[in-house]
Amino acid sequence: MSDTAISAVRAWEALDSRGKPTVGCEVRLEGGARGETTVPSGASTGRHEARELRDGGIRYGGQGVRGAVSAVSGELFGAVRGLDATAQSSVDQALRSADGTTDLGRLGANAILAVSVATALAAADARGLPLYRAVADDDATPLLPLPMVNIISGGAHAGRAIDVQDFLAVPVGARSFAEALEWCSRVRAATADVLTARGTSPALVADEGGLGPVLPTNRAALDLLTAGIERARLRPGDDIGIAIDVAATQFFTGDRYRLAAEDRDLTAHELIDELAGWCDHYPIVSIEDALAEDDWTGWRDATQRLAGRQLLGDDLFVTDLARLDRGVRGQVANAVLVKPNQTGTLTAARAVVRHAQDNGYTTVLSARSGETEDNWLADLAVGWRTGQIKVGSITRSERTAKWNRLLRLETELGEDADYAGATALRASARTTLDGARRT
Ligand SMILES: O=C(O)[C@@H](CO)OP(=O)(O)O
Ligand SMILES: [Mg+2]
Repeated sequence: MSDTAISAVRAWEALDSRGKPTVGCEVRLEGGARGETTVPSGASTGRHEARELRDGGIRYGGQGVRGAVSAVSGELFGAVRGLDATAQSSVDQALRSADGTTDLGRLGANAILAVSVATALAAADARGLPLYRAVADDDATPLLPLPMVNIISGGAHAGRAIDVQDFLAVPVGARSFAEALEWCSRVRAATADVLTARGTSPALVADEGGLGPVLPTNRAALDLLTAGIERARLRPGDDIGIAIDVAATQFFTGDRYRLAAEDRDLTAHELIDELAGWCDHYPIVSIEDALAEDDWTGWRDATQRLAGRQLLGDDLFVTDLARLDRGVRGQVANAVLVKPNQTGTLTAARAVVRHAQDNGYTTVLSARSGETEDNWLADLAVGWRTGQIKVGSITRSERTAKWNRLLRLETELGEDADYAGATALRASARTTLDGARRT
């Protein structure tokens, strides 16, 4: 047996940042190297995502997560025992075959991702490499990503106080990752100050640590964020752009998009008009899930009408190669959100990043709303050169675990790493910033 052969896989129930059950896992190799992870879980999940075993994510110790945990230490261990951990794609293929379903719903995508990630960490440990180096192509320069940081939350993460799920700061003018993060931290604090000055308590904090104020309209949230940027003495558009995750699947009723907070029911065409109106008035650089997950026609229209912005598919693509390829062929969207747990293995997530990069789609590596204190996502962003990363707010330790890892890597790597900065967005998105104006 070689030193990098998998010798043991253990699993246990753990908690995610919402206090809901998830899977913890350790992979050990013959030579003594090891890797350990606790996997994340989403709330605004797409219908086409790989399937977790979670009992609907409600009961700690329920059969769902228990089933996933026993799958890890039973069938999945059996499938990867003795395999070389440094051959990630063979390990991932064995995991997928052991499950045997396309959506990984028999043993659970959470069980499979846990083994996949812990294997990558164990392999890196065995090779004496940091994870970002172990997952990178041989000649690739590490790339620190442009962060997008959640400031205001609505939708499924904040009791649906507003319809749009995420309002994020994108520090397009920052010259380093550290400066980018510092600016976002200032925007977060200043936005909370604006609420306090208005007499609205900012104390309500959403699932990802974003502010969850009750506001009358989605535009009011864009106004609030813009006011926060200015109060932080930064320039909306030049220093900080705005990204939104509309998460439109969440309020699509079958034929209409229902903006409940505003009591309006819109057709896809009308929703695109609404978004175009926002783009005229606010420095919006990126729009995620502008339309619902299966509204390919609406998405195609949006891609044409909102051209120039990063149009990011999350529920639309669900980190699935075939769905991304359909988008590429049909000229739908121009960017993909990559969440490893939507697809179940690191190999599959990596293939999506490559296909996007080969076809001029930008890539944003993303955490989930139910996160853990792990920081491997930061290493994947750097090693895979995704260019952008989204991990929620800048408060709460399950988020700062990723930011802090990136801060450390930037300091450690110095000149040996690139910083993506605004170039991670399409050049055309950058130009729209100059034309953006406020009411
Ligand atoms: O929709 C999203 O992009 C994510 C993160 O904000 O949320 P969830 O993990 O709930 O899908
Ligand atoms: Mg999303």
